[in-house]
Amino acid sequence: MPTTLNSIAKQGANGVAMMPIIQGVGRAAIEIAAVLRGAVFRGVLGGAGSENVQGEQQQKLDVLSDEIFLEEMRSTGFVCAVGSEEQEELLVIDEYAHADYVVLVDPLDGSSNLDVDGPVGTIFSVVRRKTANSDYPHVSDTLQSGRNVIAAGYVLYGPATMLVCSVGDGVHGYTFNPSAARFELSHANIRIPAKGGYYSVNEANKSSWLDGMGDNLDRMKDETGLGMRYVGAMVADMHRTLLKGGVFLYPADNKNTTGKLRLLYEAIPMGFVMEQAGGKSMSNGIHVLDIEPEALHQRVPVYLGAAANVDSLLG
Ligand SMILES: O=P(O)(O)OC[C@H]1O[C@](O)(COP(=O)(O)O)[C@@H](O)[C@@H]1O
Ligand SMILES: [Mg+2]
Ligand SMILES: [Mg+2]
Repeated sequence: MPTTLNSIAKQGANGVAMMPIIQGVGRAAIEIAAVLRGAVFRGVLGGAGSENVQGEQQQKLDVLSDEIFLEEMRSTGFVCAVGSEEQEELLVIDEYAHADYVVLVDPLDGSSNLDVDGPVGTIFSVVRRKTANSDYPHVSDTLQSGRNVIAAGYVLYGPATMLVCSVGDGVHGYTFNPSAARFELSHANIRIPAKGGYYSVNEANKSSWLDGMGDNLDRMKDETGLGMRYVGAMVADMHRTLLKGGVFLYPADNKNTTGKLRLLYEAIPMGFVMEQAGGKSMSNGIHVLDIEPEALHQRVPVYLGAAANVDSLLG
């Protein structure tokens, strides 16, 4: 009998509490994967004609994925609010405003890959609200460091749909089995290889990187001899780094002077997963998980991977 997503309940102290939310993420993933597969026929590829709070053009699929994810979080009954990359304000789930948990989400990561049928993903994390359950949830409930994350993970919509997550007791990967219409445990206890793998970065930006990162990268390449792979969707680049080893980075540059990747929707959840898999996640001279967030849509430089490679890059 294959182990299904319910086995999350057996993992560590937070498994039982996180089960309904992770199951909700699984349902959202199945729906989003179906929408992605049929997108060209339903006319939902292309721009939505709107901008998100970050001033980026929203794709129709960004908007649809956001709606699907929010509905599935609502249906769990355990989530009082969702902070989404696609929403300017924190979305409070009125009927469950007293619930314990806040979820942060990048509903569709790597959406520039959509037009070329490239891989995309969903990234999420869960924290316990800071304010009392009798209070209406507030944005301050979301501004918590990665040390307070209870569960985090990502879905990769590739040749197969995979949900990789951690409830603070290691990292486990579940692959959607279309014949059984459910996620089944396929990658138990993922650990990032200490050696080997690839470096993964948009090297075209190298001349505009800040903090001397171009020289650092050259030194790391000399020291490690790693080859390069880059998809341009953080979920896909993170997944390969996790399974094959190496390092993923998105430094600050002249255009994105504080970094491009979102602290709450991308850096913290991926940092949590990377550290749970035995790797290291750094930002500006600080562990990603130690950053105290100041704003919902804050951006930071990100360096994730096997500890020796991250140290070689930043050392
Ligand atoms: O195209 P670039 O500048 O290399 O940026 C790629 C990065 O931007 C992102 O696409 C941003 O994610 P969104 O698609 O969710 O905005 C990351 O997935 C990826 O790591
Ligand atoms: Mg993203
Ligand atoms: Mg996105």
